[in-house]
Amino acid sequence: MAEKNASAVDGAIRVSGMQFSYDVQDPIFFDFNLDLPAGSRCLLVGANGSGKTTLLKILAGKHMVGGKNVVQVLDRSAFHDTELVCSGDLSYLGGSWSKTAGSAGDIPLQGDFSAEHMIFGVEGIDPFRREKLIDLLDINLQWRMHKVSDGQRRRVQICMGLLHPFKVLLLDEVTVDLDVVARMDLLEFFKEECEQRGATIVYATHIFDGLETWASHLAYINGGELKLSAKLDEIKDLKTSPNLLSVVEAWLRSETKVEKKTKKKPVVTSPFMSSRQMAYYR
Ligand SMILES: Nc1ncnc2c1ncn2[C@@H]1O[C@H](COP(=O)(O)OP(=O)(O)OP(=O)(O)O)[C@@H](O)[C@H]1O
Repeated sequence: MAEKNASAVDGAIRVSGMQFSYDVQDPIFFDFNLDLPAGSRCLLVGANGSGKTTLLKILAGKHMVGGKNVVQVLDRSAFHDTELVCSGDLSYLGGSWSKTAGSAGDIPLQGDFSAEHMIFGVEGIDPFRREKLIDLLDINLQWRMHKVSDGQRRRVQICMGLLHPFKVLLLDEVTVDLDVVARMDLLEFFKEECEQRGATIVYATHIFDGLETWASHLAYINGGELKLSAKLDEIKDLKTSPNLLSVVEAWLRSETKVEKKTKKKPVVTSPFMSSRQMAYYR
């Protein structure tokens, strides 16, 4: 019997009927569904605050959602099956290496480590893959992590996140500090990983340069609602527009207009607000 072609058949990511809220009264996701096949490179787009980071963190198993079948990555529960992350099958690259220190906000990590110390400190790594990544990201192993630039620190962070041959990779705007050469080389590396190993990538970004030919799928969310999830070559708007940037720009502009039109007065629930009931006590 012919071997099953993982990249063509299997679902790598399945979200069904997900609900999630930071604040009980105001859920971000309500009955949210998403399906992505193995081998896909999906762009996750949406306005600021639409829920991209939250979704990626949920997929990465960082936020608990109820029910083991609701958020499945590689047919396992993203939150409950910790082996997914420990094995390196599921990798999340987001935020930056910093810590939040009270009123000082986010400050870069202060430890004096070399890039070599960090990268070679990870055990069980294929030396060829490690060399390839160091070369690709043009990392100087002598860099001291507390003295490098944001982009240099980011390169080491990305390298660390890619050392294990992931099956599912979640990227949250990590290429933003990279120069154009590093960004294009990295995107090419990601494409190879998907085509050669059937890996799946979800990439949330606001920078669309060069992504028309890179992505295979696109998911667009607005206020936590999935507005569109499709193969890139099946999206009608892309056939009539010069590029992805203008399509996404048009979507976001129209949603801003609709929001302005439909904006209702906020419901104030303060206990100090006067109400009809209170009138009885006056
Ligand atoms: N830790 C948190 N506690 C409470 N609310 C949060 C928290 N993190 C995010 N939110 C809210 O959830 C919503 C979605 O935020 P999220 O960071 O997922 O958006 P995003 O699409 O990634 O935005 P951006 O493009 O600006 O990165 C926002 O309204 C935000 O205020």
